[in-house]
Parts: sequence; C-alpha cells; structure tokens
Amino acid sequence: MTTIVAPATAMVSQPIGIIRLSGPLSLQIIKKITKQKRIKVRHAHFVTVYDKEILDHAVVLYFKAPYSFTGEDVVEIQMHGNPYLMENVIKLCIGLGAEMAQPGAFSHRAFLNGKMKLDQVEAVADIIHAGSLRAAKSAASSLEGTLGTKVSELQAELMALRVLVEASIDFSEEDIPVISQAACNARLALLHSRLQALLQTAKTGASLQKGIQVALVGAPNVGKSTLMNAICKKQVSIVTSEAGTTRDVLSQEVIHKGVHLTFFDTAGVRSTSSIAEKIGIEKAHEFATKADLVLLMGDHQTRPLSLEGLETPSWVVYNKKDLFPDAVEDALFISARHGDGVDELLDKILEYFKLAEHVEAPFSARTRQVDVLKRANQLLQETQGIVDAEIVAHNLWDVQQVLSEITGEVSTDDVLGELFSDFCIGK
Ligand SMILES: Nc1nc2c(c(=O)[nH]1)N(C=O)[C@@H](CNc1ccc(C(=O)N[C@@H](CCC(=O)O)C(=O)O)cc1)CN2
Ligand SMILES: Nc1nc2c(ncn2[C@@H]2O[C@H](COP(=O)(O)OP(=O)(O)OP(=O)(O)O)[C@@H](O)[C@H]2O)c(=O)[nH]1
Ligand SMILES: [Mg+2]
Repeated sequence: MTTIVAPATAMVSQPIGIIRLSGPLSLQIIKKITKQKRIKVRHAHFVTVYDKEILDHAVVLYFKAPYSFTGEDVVEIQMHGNPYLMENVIKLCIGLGAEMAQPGAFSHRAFLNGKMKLDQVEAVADIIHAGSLRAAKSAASSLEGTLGTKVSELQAELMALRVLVEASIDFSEEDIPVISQAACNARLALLHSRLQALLQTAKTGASLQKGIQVALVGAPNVGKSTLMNAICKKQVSIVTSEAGTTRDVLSQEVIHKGVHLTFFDTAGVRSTSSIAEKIGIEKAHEFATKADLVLLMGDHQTRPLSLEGLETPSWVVYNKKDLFPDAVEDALFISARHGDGVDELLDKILEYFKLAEHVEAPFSARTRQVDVLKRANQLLQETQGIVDAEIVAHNLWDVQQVLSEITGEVSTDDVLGELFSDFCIGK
C-alpha cells in the first residue's frame, strides 16, 4: 500500500493548517522532516519542521495502524496556515516517498479497511457539505450508521423469510409447508411496509441534505422579484413597475427554520422581440425543469401560467392580494410587497417536503441511497402475491442484494470510484 499525503484544511492563509499522511511511510517521513527520533502514539508533539532551513513550528500527532481514521499509520501535521509553507511540506513528503492523495482517498482507505460502512463514509461527506445546521446534525447522526443498521435489520429478516420459503420448497413432498402461503404473504406485507417507512425517512433526509430549490415563474410584473426580496429580506432583485425588468436568473439561498432553500427569480414569460429577454425566458423554463418546486405566479390582472410538459411539482400563487376584491380560487394568495403570507408560504414548502420544524430527520440520505431503497421497495412489492415459492425466494435474495448497496457490501469499483471522486482532496 502506498503512503498518501494531502492538506486536510483549505490551502489559504489561516491560523492553523493541517496536513495528513496515511500509509506505511508516514512515521518515517515525519521523523525525517522534524528530526525527531521518537514519536509517541496519540501524543501531541511540539516540533520544528525543516527542509534545509527551519520551515515552521508545528504540532504533530501519530495514530498507529490499525487504530486510526484510515486503519493505516496516520500522521497529522498541524502547522501555521500559510499555503506556501503547506505546499512546501507536502512536497517534502512527496520527496520522501509519499503520493499526493486523490479526492476521497482517506475515506476510501477507511472503507476498504473496514473502519466505516459506505453509508457512514457518505455521511462524512454530507456533514462537510451540509448547507444548514439541521442538515449537518442529521448527517452527523448518519455517522452512527443509522441507515446501515436499519438496512441490516431488514436484510436479516429477508433472509429469515427466505430460509423458510426455501425449506418449504425442499420439503414439499411431505406436503406440510414450513411456511404457509398466507403466513408468507403476511410477513412480506410487513417487510414491505417497513421498507416503505425507511424509504420515506430517507427521502426526508435527502431533501434536508440537498436543500430545496424553488423557481419563481410567471408573466412579467406579477411580483416575482418582489417576492424574492421579501423571502430573502434584502434587495436581491430589481423591482420596477415596468414589465420585463428581470432578465437573468437570480438565485439566493435562505435558511428557513433550519432548512436550506434556494430561490430562483426568473424573467417574466411573454412573447418578445428582445434577444436578451428571450434568452432570459428560456432560462426561466430551464430552471423550472431543474427545480424541486415551481411557484407559478399571477396577480389581480394576470393569470398564472401553466407550463406545458413541466414535470416539476408546481403551485399556483396569486400575488397582490391587497388588490383582489375576493380570493376566489383554491390557490395561495399573498401580498409580496407587504410581506403578507410570505412566511406561511415558506412553512408550506417545508411541510410539502416533510421538513416542518417538528419533523426530525433521523439520518441524512443521498439520492443514491433513496434510489437503492426505491428499487428494493419495488421488487418487494412485486413479490407480494406471487405463488411460486421459488420465485419468491429468488426475489427475496435480490432484494437483499440490492439493499447491500447501501452499506457497500456489494459495490462495483465503478460505483465506488464515482462516489469517492466527488469527495474533496484530503478527505
Ligand atoms: N485532527 C483530526 N480531527 C478530526 C478528524 C481527523 O482525522 N483528525 N476526523 C476525521 O474524519 C474527524 C474525527 N473522526 C475520527 C474518526 C476516527 C479516528 C480514529 O483514530 N479512529 C481509531 C481510534 C478509535 C478510538 O480510539 O476509539 C479507530 O477507529 O481505530 C479519528 C478521528 C473530525 N476531526
Ligand atoms: N399592490 C401590490 N403591488 C405589488 C405587490 N408585489 C409587487 N408589486 C408591484 O408590482 C410591480 C412589479 O413587481 P416585480 O417584482 O418587479 O415583478 P416581476 O414579476 O419580477 O416582473 P418582471 O421582472 O418584469 O418579470 C412593482 O411595481 C411592484 O411594486 C403586491 O403585493 N401588491
Ligand atoms: Mg422581476
């Protein structure tokens, strides 16, 4: 196994910068560049780092294999956070036999050495990239392996049922089934409902992790930009009484009740000869397609648009409620200029994505994991009602295999390669 090196903190001017080494040469390298004869395990050493001259004062930590983050010998150098100094120390390590780590290489090694399951590795990345405290906390609980544990429990039960079904096939001549068709179906239904509950929780966890993207779309002048500013509580977009004010898509992130929401204010949709406006309108469609939710806005004069072929969930929102004689339709009515109904709208969005304040996401999840659970769920659903015991047993086995993609017991190098390449260098 090679020895890898990478900065564990950003390479910018900062009080302290950390460089991390993992692999068999780690200890030897650190001894050389600090001229230390002995480095104690898990002991903070105050040292001087040398190239030819003195390079820096630093604190060094050594974790001996297998009791480290990666399961290999790990050394951390906590030095002054200067990018040139840090770069220089990395070069010294490379000169002494280390290799620059690829993105995610430390986590990859931790996974390969059995220190973490795949869902835990993903949780580490999710903690780092979480866009709100709630998201970070739910990722931190995933670090405990909650999802992996729940999946393992399900797998154990799938296996127990499969054993019974297979025994029924083997002993079928004796005409006493080990498990009756009815009992088998009852257990399948129970397993299915548990898997469905897990899928729902994972969806919530994934929404919390990814945040929610909302596009404001409608005819010119209905007040999209006014709503944008009211939501963000600052002047993000220009508002005028002229139709066609907004051209580019403007995005702004807000945290509402601990959830990370991104809003996109778009150009008013109308037929126009202006080239710039046309491009803006095309972008409005593009963002509507990419968003998790579209608010189709109208006002007292202009009906909300209906975007043909739009698959994104969308709500009709009437703005300028203050100018309406009566709210007639079953739709949302707000007055963006006066902030009337804006908080309620944000609350509704959280509720829709099952992220209301009182809902705790017990673990964060990723699209990848949600997809795995969806596939397993589909297969289990199809298995219910199948009479042929051999097919049932076979399907149960398949569901188990699909689920093991969560913990990483069954993962191809492709899947792993793609997953870790998304990580940052030094993680
Ligand atoms: N300085 C520093 N801080 C850090 C990390 C790190 O690698 N270095 N972490 C990196 O992500 C996180 C903490 N996670 C860690 C996970 C495992 C081990 C570790 O040494 N595990 C050993 C020993 C366990 C024990 O003593 O109980 C092991 O699993 O065998 C260290 C840090 C956040 N803070
Ligand atoms: N009475 C009233 N006027 C509003 C309200 N919200 C916005 N307006 C006014 O409507 C006009 C257009 O607002 P904008 O926010 O620029 O509308 P827009 O939808 O972004 O327009 P484009 O960028 O041109 O597509 C401005 O004069 C706003 O002050 C409201 O709740 N009540
Ligand atoms: Mg606008």
